[in-house]
Amino acid sequence: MLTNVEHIGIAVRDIAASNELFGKLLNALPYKTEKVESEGVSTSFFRVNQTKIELLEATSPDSPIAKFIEKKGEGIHHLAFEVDNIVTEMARLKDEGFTLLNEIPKRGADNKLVCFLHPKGTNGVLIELCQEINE
Ligand SMILES: CC[C@H](C(=O)O)C(=O)SCCNC(=O)CCNC(=O)[C@H](O)C(C)(C)COP(=O)(O)OP(=O)(O)OC[C@H]1O[C@@H](n2cnc3c(N)ncnc32)[C@H](O)[C@@H]1OP(=O)(O)O
Ligand SMILES: [Co+2]
Repeated sequence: MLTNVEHIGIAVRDIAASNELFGKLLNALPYKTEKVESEGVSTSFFRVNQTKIELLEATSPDSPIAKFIEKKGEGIHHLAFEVDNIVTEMARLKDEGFTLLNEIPKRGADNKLVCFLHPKGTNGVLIELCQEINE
């Protein structure tokens, strides 16, 4: 079950400058900055009531963010939904014909297990599923 929009991912060239910009826009400081080497990203998270904004900067030229910005420029990169059980949801979505970009949940940022769906099968929107990791 998808329970809510967990975060909106925004690809940026310079996360320090974008932290300042979104800090002014949201009148807030990021509550977390985190590098996810496995994804080739540096992230910062802002909370906007129940929703979050995730800024993403590439840490390497082959990062998905670098490729995205090269092709499309800065902007909304993905929409992340919170799920109660990521394994169940992945199986349901696979049955429904969506293309999973990872067959096994992987460690994401902000203490989550994540899975991505190919945008080709979701009207051009990269979708991320997130389940909170209860340590
Ligand atoms: C996990 C840490 C953090 C978190 O919240 O926990 C994150 O969110 S990390 C976010 C970065 N990681 C990812 O995005 C992983 C999933 N993404 C991928 O596997 C790739 O980026 C993929 C498969 C979406 C595209 O990779 P590919 O090598 O195929 O790049 P292309 O440029 O050839 O793209 C193919 C095709 O897809 C379109 N595309 C690419 N990215 C996006 C996007 N973000 N939204 C919408 N569409 C996208 C691209 O334009 C190409 O379309 P075409 O019509 O062929 O030009
Ligand atoms: Co994300």
